[in-house]
Amino acid sequence: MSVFAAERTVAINAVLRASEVCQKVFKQLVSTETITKKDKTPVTIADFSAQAVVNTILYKSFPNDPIVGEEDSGDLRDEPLDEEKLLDAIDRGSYPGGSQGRMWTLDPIDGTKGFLRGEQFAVCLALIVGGNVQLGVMGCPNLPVDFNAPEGERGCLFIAEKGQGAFQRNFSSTEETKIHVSDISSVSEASFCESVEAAHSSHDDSAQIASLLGMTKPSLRMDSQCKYCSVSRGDADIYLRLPTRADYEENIWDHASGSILIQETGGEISDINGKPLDWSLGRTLKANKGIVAANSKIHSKVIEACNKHFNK
Ligand SMILES: Nc1ncnc2c1ncn2[C@@H]1O[C@H](COP(=O)(O)OS(=O)(=O)O)[C@@H](OP(=O)(O)O)[C@H]1O
Ligand SMILES: [Mg+2]
Ligand SMILES: [Mg+2]
Ligand SMILES: [Mg+2]
Repeated sequence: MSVFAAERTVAINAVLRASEVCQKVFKQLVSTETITKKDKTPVTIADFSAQAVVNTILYKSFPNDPIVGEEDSGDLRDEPLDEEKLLDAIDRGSYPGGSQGRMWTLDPIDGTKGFLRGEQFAVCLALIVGGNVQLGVMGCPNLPVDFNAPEGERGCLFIAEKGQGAFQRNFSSTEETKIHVSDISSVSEASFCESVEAAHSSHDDSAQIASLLGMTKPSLRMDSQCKYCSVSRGDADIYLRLPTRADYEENIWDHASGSILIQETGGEISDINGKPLDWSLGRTLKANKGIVAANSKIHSKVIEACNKHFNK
């Protein structure tokens, strides 16, 4: 039985509303409204708006729940936009995270670069309780609803609750379809799903790991946590994120909803050393390096190959 039925409904509504806002902004003003953040990554008015929408909706239903959100209004305060309410809603996402109690984590637009190119991005929201991800909802406005019909309908929602399985719903309908990861057991037949940007996940290393595993299929490359969605419905077999810098710590909002989606579709997820992801340490996964997600039959083989490759 669903333990988080109310949270599920509210999260779906929030993600759908934020996804609509992103689509509207894209059509109207995306090209003129890009700001470069201190860490040199881009952020748009859509990222801020989507965070404000989700935070506002969550606050209405769960006023005591803190939020670990990617954006803060610091980058906006210099802009002509001075709506205190909007800025306050954005800053409701400044919670430092940790192991105690419940919290939401939000990436209002994951894959901002994909969003700017009109390609893949996702609105990602997850509920973490006592350091465990319990619920994940992801909106993917540009993802084809059917991998085999890339020119067909786009826009899908992915929902996963601990112990309840995971579902895809198209933006055009409320019907939910149960999804699962691919069930291949021969890793040489598998394909990777990885970042477009080699700066976020090393393509050289992944090519060498593929060759260690005898894999020959081309990688499916796309921006954002849509990668998790693709693997969770079997479009590709292995989500791979390989560290490019020793000092980079993955953010919890970049992986929380994706991780529960993988687990609830029959997959396993860990870092590249096979270590479980630790959500209890604050805003980042500071105890982990990189990410590997795949069905349980091939996950350990990928970890073995990562070990061999990185410790050679
Ligand atoms: N060096 C480095 N290594 C790993 N990850 C990084 C790095 N720098 C940034 N980021 C985060 O990557 C998020 C986007 O990841 P993607 O998988 O979509 O990357 S890519 O767009 O396909 O290149 C991106 O999320 P968004 O800012 O929400 O788009 C960042 O949080
Ligand atoms: Mg960002
Ligand atoms: Mg992100
Ligand atoms: Mg983001």
